[in-house]
Amino acid sequence: MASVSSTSSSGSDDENNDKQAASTSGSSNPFASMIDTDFDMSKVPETEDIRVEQYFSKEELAELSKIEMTRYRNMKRNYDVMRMLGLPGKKPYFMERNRRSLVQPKEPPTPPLTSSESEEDEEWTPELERKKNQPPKKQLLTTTLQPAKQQELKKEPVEDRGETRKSRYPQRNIPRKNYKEVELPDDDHYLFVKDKEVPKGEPNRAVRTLPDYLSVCPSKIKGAGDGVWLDGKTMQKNLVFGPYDGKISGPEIGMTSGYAWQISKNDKVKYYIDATDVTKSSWMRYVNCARNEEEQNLVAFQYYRNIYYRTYKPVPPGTELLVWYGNEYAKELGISEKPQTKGEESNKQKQSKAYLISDFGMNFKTVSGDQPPH
Ligand SMILES: C[S@@+](CC[C@H](N)C(=O)[O-])C[C@H]1O[C@@H](n2cnc3c(N)ncnc32)[C@H](O)[C@@H]1O
Repeated sequence: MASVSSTSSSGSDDENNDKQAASTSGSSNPFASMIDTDFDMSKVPETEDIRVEQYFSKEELAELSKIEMTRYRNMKRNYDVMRMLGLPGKKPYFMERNRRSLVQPKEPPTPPLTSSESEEDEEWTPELERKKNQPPKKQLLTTTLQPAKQQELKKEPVEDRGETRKSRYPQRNIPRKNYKEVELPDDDHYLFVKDKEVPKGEPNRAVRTLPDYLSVCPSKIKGAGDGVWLDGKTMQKNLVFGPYDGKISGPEIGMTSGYAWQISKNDKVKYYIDATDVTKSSWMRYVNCARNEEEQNLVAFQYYRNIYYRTYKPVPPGTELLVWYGNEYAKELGISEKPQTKGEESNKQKQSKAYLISDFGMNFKTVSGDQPPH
């Protein structure tokens, strides 16, 4: 079991050894044997019991072959499973409300919020804060992780998916209007790594949610406290971790805790997910801020109302996981943005891919964190 250690880590500062990463990442998936088999499939109806007729007009139904119907049922079934697992999943295009001839429009999917407390399910508003009648909490730190700022780094145009992306925020690219469905290639897989399941409120929950091949040890960054390190073998790119677990908070806590990500919608901050409390948060709270783009190996992104981290390049063993908190927060940590070089530019382009919401298609697989990668 991974734990907070007071001894120094065996990790090397030379963690960006791409050669090593390339030689060990290979084409075979080191997580293949870790696909979660615990999920109770009995809860999922069989394909033939899935109803999709409601998404089609009479004319369309008359045109559909049996094979096509089965395909649509399968798509809906996959999507339902994703929802049941609490994973972000792209709604199949035929279920989209703006689709022509749609018989029964549906709301876009909303994955569950990370907090288990029902009152926290409400969006934060000043009124709600007043209702809670809580005295302002003592400010512990003067900084905030602000993903909105992080996204200022990623202003490059994203892949053309049939729409103009004017927004810096991934959540505003959610396919509601003018969305043009693009089928993802089959090999464009993202693996969602499950946290260890630990009930909220348990002592030291954050560390106990670590997958076995990650550990919390002192950071390589002087004065940064603890950080998250990769043991075992190289971690491939496109592993998705999350959601960032914590307490939904207003600005008093969100702007000061040092463990809060901002959740925005339509350019407005809705609330913050604050991971200060180790009994309610997950290991992701320990991930430190990269000091430059080169040592960054995770990108953070908002998907609906949650924050996820994704490996955007292979991560060699003995590497500290580092994400970018955002320009503003980085500045407060004494990290100045490095001037762009040609190499960094291509690096940035890779990062910007993390903000393509439609990356998350039906190709999501779930892997458990129970075993180290092999
Ligand atoms: C989300 S926490 C990360 C985990 C933290 N290191 C710990 O031990 O709990 C953010 C805090 O870690 C520290 N930190 C993270 N990245 C840093 C960096 N690059 N340089 C200095 N301090 C950093 C700062 O104190 C910051 O407020």
